[in-house]
Amino acid sequence: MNNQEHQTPHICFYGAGSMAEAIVRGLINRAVAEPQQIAMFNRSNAERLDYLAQTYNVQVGHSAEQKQSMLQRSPILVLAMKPKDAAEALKALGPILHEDQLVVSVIAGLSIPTMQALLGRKQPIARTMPNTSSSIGLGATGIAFSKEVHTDLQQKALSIFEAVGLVTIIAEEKMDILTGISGSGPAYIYYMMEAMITAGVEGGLMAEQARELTVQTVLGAAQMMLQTEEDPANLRKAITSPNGSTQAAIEVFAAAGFTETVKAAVRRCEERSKEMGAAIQESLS
Ligand SMILES: NC(=O)C1=CN([C@@H]2O[C@H](COP(=O)(O)OP(=O)(O)OC[C@H]3O[C@@H](n4cnc5c(N)ncnc54)[C@H](OP(=O)(O)O)[C@@H]3O)[C@@H](O)[C@H]2O)C=CC1
Ligand SMILES: O=C(O)[C@@H]1CCC=N1
Repeated sequence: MNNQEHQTPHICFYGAGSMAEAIVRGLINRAVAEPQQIAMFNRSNAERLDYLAQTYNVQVGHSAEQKQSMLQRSPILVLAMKPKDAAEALKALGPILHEDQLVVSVIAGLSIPTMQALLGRKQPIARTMPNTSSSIGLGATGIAFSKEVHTDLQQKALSIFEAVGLVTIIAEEKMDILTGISGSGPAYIYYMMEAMITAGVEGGLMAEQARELTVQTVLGAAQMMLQTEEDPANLRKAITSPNGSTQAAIEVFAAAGFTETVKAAVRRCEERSKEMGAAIQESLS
């Protein structure tokens, strides 16, 4: 632990990977939490903890005693490990929690009833699905609460994710489809951007130009939707001159089954999220 050893953390990240870092960076950048009020630990990657302590000045826990103390003293615990590691972590967590500590999960697929069963108690739980754009304050997060989460705790959970972008409260059963849209969605856009940049370079643009033009195009398109509140189909049609170059490109997308492919990818993401949750649930039996 660093020199903030005796400070009681306000929030503890159990798992210190990319999603935890994205939220922490957002919380600090938006001054929602002082770095010393944030505790983070992982399973075994000491180098990673050193990086986080040096970059963000947060508390980090190396030893089993430090980790247990962080978990017991923090009123809010954010579970940020991979789904495959969640069952073991939750089973170990159950006996050391106090009944009023709020557990916030960002784990894909893992349901509130499964978390409560693994903890062995009816803990207040906020199940969330953020995305990595939280690190720059432009995240999009879905959140569902267990019935033990009273209004004050709901507000605390909301304030974490409001600090790093847009938050929407949804019924828990909608969390997997939300994962298919906004949790994984940034990766689909990057995939599209990778292809556009490659096409630009293959067409003769310099790599930096192709990147700059692609980024500005995606940013501008998103801002157009936000600022005009226009239907995306209408915005697309405004660009598509009859028999023009855009129409020619859209016809190539349509012939390759663009809409069906995107819908199938979103559905497969939703299904995979459910599969990951079911795999964790199996560890209960
Ligand atoms: N990445 C994304 O875009 C999004 C991810 N999520 C969800 O966030 C969660 C984390 O994903 P991501 O950040 O990408 O994963 P990473 O692999 O980057 O990080 C996982 C972290 O969990 C730690 N960990 C694993 N087991 C334990 C344990 N028993 N005790 C303490 N720490 C542990 C790992 O530590 P160590 O390295 O030492 O093993 C590591 O720090 C996943 O459940 C995912 O579904 C949700 C939305 C978006
Ligand atoms: O790919 C995953 O499993 C996680 C969930 C949402 C984004 N990344």
